[in-house]
Amino acid sequence: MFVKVCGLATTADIDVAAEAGADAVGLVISGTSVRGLGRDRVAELVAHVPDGVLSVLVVNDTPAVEAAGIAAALGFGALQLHGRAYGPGEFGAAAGVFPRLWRATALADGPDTRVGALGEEVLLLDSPRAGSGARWDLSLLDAARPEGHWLLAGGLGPGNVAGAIAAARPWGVDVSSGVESAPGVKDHALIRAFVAAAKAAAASPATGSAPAQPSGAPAGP
Ligand SMILES: O=C(O)c1ccccc1N[C@@H]1O[C@H](COP(=O)(O)O)[C@@H](O)[C@H]1O
Repeated sequence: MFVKVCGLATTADIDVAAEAGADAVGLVISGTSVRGLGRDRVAELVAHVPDGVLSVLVVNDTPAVEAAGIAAALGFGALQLHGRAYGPGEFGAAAGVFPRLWRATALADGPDTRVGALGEEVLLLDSPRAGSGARWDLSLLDAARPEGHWLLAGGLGPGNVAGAIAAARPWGVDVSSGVESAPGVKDHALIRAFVAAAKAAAASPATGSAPAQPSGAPAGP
């Protein structure tokens, strides 16, 4: 089970997530999020991400090509284009600058649920309100379950991630609000508990096994 912890704000957050066994960490640039960081702070933090942990730049209101330029310049491992602002044109243009794209969308918006439909390496299915901690109806997956490298997000936490993995059968999971003590403030005990719960659930016979990771990159697709 691939585990991403998103919205990290300090080097200690990164250290804890990495030591807990997270496969990826997310740093957010956003004018609408409490977790949004400035470019200089993002540059400091991404330089702190250890080898073997995938660094993901997360954006929801930055123009795609601009975000791709930031991801390339700062040495990110992937760029998560999150939400309705990014369509086929934005993905195509961004890929010319930085090809390691993740597409984050909500099933309620009726997206194409084939992984790679817009050229992305990873598809992320979230609630319609990114980073809100809101859950969504996982039974929607019955009619449109992706295959391959897709992550489940939206209202996950240490106490519900095992059940969500059993219900949704994703390749990976992503969390932000559920490992915080206050909006934008990560709780290190909750990060450790979340990663442990997700990894344990993936090892359980009830949840089955996820597809193997593709080769060529540390700790992620
Ligand atoms: O976390 C944010 O503030 C955020 C801002 C802009 C785009 C995406 C954001 N987060 C993503 O939301 C989910 C996690 O949500 P939750 O808080 O666990 O419900 C995850 O995909 C983050 O990358």
